[in-house]
Amino acid sequence: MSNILEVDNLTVTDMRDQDEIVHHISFELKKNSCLGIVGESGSGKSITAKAILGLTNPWLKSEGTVKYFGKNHCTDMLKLDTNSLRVIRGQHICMILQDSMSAFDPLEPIEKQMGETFMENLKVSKIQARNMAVEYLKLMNINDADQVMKKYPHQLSGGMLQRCMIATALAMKPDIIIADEPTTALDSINQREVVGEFQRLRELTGTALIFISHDLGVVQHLSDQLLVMKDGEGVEYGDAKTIFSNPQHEYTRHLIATRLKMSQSFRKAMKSGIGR
Ligand SMILES: Nc1ncnc2c1ncn2[C@@H]1O[C@H](COP(=O)(O)OP(=O)(O)OP(=O)(O)O)[C@@H](O)[C@H]1O
Repeated sequence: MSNILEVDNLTVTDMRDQDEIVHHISFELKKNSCLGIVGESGSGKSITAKAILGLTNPWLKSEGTVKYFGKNHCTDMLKLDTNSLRVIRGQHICMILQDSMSAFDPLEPIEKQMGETFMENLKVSKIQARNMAVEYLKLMNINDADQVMKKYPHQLSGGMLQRCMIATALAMKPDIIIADEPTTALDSINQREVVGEFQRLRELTGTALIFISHDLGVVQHLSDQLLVMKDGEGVEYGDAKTIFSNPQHEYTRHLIATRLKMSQSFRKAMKSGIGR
């Protein structure tokens, strides 16, 4: 399978004090595959994801290359201007953030926000956009989608908002979804459902996934490839199954020993098939 993204030697520096936050990270994302990125808090996972999409603060400088292989063209994301980046972010590479509240405008109901995203990026009519919103919310197991869509963000729980955000991204059928801690606000049963949706989406559309998480159980379940980060460095990278069964780096061994235990409830839910 060919690559949809190639990150080579990505370095992110805080220009205010010349502090290098991400050091020479390289990885590839194959079409229709999932790359998991794991590492403790502050290891640079989010900054790496944001750098790929040009979403870092202006004082952060990204260097290296981030090649995105779209239909019939290859683009270095780090060389694009703001408008071109916005088009790619709207239509081809979607990011799902850990803080779902910040992804929505507090002053507009969910229906309007999802609808406008679809109308703007997919050029569909208002009615089509509304139908899409209902369809994808239902796909995320929100059965009272009509009611949920009428609500303002503050009227919904973090978990429900997270599902609205994921539904919006799924509906765009992008080439790549970068999901940064997308299941953090969910309990283990809902995590199972959301993880199932990601899998289904990949099967249906071939969307590739970069899945960033503290939760090694979720990552182990989803990932084909794995990147382990520590202090802004990639300490281990390769086939996920191989790394989980035979970690080479001491830090990976430590993560697997300590973090996998913490995801036992998720693994139990996956095994029992609750919520299916
Ligand atoms: N906007 C910013 N400006 C400067 N430094 C930042 C900025 N955001 C994060 N950092 C620093 O970059 C490093 C990596 O942060 P990052 O958020 O990427 O870690 P992470 O692995 O995603 O952590 P978490 O799992 O808690 O989200 C940290 O030392 C952090 O303090």
